[in-house]
Amino acid sequence: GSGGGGYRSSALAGPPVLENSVQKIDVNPPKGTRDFPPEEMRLRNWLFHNFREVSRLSGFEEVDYPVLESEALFIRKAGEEIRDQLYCFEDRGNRRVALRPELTPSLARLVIQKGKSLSLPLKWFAIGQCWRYERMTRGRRREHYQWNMDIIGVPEVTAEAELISSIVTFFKKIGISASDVGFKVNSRKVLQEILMSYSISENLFAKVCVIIDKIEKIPIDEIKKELKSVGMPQEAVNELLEVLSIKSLSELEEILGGAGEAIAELKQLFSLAEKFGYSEWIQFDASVVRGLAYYTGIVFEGFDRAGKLRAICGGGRYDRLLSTFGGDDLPACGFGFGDAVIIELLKEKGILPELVPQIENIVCALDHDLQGAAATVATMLREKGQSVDLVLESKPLKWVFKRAARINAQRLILVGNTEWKKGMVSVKILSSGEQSEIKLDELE
Ligand SMILES: Nc1ccc(Br)nc1
Repeated sequence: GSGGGGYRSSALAGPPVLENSVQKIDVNPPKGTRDFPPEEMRLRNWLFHNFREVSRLSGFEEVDYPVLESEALFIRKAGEEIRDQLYCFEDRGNRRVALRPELTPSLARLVIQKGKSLSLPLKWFAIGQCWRYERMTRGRRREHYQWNMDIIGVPEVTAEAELISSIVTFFKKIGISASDVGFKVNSRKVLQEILMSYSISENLFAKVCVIIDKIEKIPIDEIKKELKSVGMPQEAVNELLEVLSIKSLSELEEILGGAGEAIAELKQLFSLAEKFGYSEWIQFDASVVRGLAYYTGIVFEGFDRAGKLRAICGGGRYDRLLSTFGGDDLPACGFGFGDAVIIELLKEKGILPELVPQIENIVCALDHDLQGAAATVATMLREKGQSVDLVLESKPLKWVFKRAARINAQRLILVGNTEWKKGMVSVKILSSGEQSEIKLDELE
């Protein structure tokens, strides 16, 4: 065989080494990605179960899309970070493809594909893994799972109010209250009205929003520089930054006048919040614009009131996304909720759920020649819908008890010769230690 890699250097002949054996591979997952061994998978399943339960309560239907999409779906020219970090490549058919960084463009693609056959409004939800390729200098993850809920075909802010209600329901379900988190709510129409008053062209709108979204991440001078570099006149920059510091709807109304859509929508949303019963969860914040280019109206983000974490979730209205893919526009709004910050929040609050493996029975043959009998018992219980961990090789009882404890089994069922001859098995309830012999056909 070839020299090098994997061959033993010692002169003594060891056991035959497989031809072409490889160097020990790196058993860690690729940079920025995670494995989900059982304990982590229980937590992930718990989280996703709550995502699905809330979506069900709100009457949303689950959808999914390929994790791999045409790169074209995500090519936007508004300077977004999500674009700069696109996990894109050329496949073996020389197609430009990308691992999706978000789910909304896929939703738009499917809605256009389905076209007139869809009866509106659509209420769809998805939980999907999303990717970014970030230089590992920042050591951040390259994948996360995102829960999305979207409403297509409803132009009124009742749709946004419904989405926020779903997220509030989710937070309450996992033990998070309005004293832990809140939602900052704004409308991009405020910005749009300002740009229009300076007769600044529409296509600057998305770029300006993406720049404003960085307002708490980079120095204000950098923000001003970037705004000027995309073509905003100085006085527009000044008024815009003024507006971002407005603290209340009434103050905003004074500046903008009561005629614009922005004020009307925000007022309606806050009044609906009252009726939904989540007023204490939301606040107006003129500085929130979110960083995705396609939002056109109401935007919102969930934040932790302790101010220790990044945004928990975010969303808004995107009435023009479909036409950017050549489809007919439909009113649309939705949100994304990642699987990372929420877990950090639960850890901070000390309310991570304690999730243990659940199994009802562990079944063990006391002699090797009763292995078949044990298999029969296991099958019978499984056919009754009971979970069974069947011991698959001869093991000392001590080992069986230890395993029973580790997998948190409720019952230990021992198949022994004397009992089996009488058509019985020995059953031990592990919580109480109570032991009894039970006829097989009475076991349930
Ligand atoms: N868009 C995106 C994708 C993956 C991660 Br991790 N964060 C953001």
